[in-house]
Amino acid sequence: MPAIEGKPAQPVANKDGEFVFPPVKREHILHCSYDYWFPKYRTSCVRSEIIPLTPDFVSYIHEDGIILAHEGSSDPNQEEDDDDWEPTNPSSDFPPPPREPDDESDSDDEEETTPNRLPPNQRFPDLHNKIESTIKQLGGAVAPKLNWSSPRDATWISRHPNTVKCTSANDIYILLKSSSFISHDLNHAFDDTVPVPNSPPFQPVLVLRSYFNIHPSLEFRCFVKDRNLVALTQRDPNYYPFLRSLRPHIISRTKELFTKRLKFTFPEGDFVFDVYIPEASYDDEVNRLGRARLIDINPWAPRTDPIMFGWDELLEINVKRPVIGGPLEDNGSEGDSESDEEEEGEEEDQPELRLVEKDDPAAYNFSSPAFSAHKLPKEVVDASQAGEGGMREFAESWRNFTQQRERQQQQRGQQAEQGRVEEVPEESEQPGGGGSGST
Ligand SMILES: Nc1ncnc2c1ncn2[C@@H]1O[C@H](COP(=O)(O)OP(=O)(O)OP(=O)(O)O)[C@@H](O)[C@H]1O
Repeated sequence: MPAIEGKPAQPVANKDGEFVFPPVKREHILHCSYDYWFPKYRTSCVRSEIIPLTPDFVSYIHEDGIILAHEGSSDPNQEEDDDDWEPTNPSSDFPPPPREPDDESDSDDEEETTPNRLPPNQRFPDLHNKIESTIKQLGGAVAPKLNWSSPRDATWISRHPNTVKCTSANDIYILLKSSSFISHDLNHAFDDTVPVPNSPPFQPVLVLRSYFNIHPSLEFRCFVKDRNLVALTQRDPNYYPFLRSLRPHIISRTKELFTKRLKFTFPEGDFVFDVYIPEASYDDEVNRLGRARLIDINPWAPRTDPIMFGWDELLEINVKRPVIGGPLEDNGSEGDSESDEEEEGEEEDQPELRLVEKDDPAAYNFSSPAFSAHKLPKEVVDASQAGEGGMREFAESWRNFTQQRERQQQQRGQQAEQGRVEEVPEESEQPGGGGSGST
């Protein structure tokens, strides 16, 4: 096998003996972009479509204020006569974009004909129509993201509260424009990275994934070092009692996905991937969980939240059987592969799976990015920042929020224990079937 290309630089110990991450290669970040890996692994993913974004769309996302498309019409000619435009709900609640100081015009007509004041369906009609038609094609509801991040910090503003669910292009625009994670993807994805000669250019894309009701308890983050699966952690840091009995199933389903699809085909030896493992869709005592679905691939870098691990712990894990070699071609098959044969008869290290235990201080850990201010409902954050009296309101809002959260958690636990299964919208096993994933 060829030497590993594009392998992230290994951490080195500083003078205090602490591990320090050297800069990550730009190429490593590009390999974790959805449009890079999705076409390779589509049959293990949620049904998705990838739409390349144009510069005018990116400018729109960057601008202050939110101007939405006229709902119910995508014909730009029809819009030209509509000089009495009012944004439809929910945009009517948003303030208009600030006027330029030297803008003497106060005519709505003039404002509407200025290119950057046009609603999206007039400003980038092809792209707008493509987004609308893709939502329909994916079943009417999607979870959007850009190359690396979803706008999960902006769900408080959504018409579908506290979810990334979008049923229209306008829903998507609101989330994308309100999210700091999305701005980071567009402006800072390559911060502190080392350029590599002939590295491909960055093409911003909009990823639309068919939306389904995900149980956060069954989402896991998985760490790969030297092509070995070394660690797994719950993504949602709440206590779910039923997960304990599912431990062996969680590990075996994740290893199955890793060994059959990712281990030898991802171009990097070190990376992080996220999975969703639904309950088995049939009454099966042996396999209490269904096949693991690949949700995301993240850089092996400090910017990826290690959740219940620390990066120092992950960096210090010694891999007993490091695999030195570059990627092999992935033939898209879910069946036996060379890598399965290699595993047979050989004792392997089991990855460590961390689950939140009852009364675990890791649950509701406020230092974790998952619970930083952007994840809280806006009124809670606002109340916490208000002056006198603010703390009382904050305490009340916070109590309501935590009670509501506990109720949701109990409901999810009951659903999972009763084996209520929501089917995961999948890509077709046939090459070319399902979503096109065109780039
Ligand atoms: N198809 C889907 N339907 C419903 N919810 C989804 C879907 N895909 C993802 N989600 C939810 O959105 C969350 C964020 O998705 P994703 O992991 O792709 O975003 P991210 O920004 O890359 O997250 P992170 O920064 O933690 O890596 C997931 O944890 C999951 O709860």
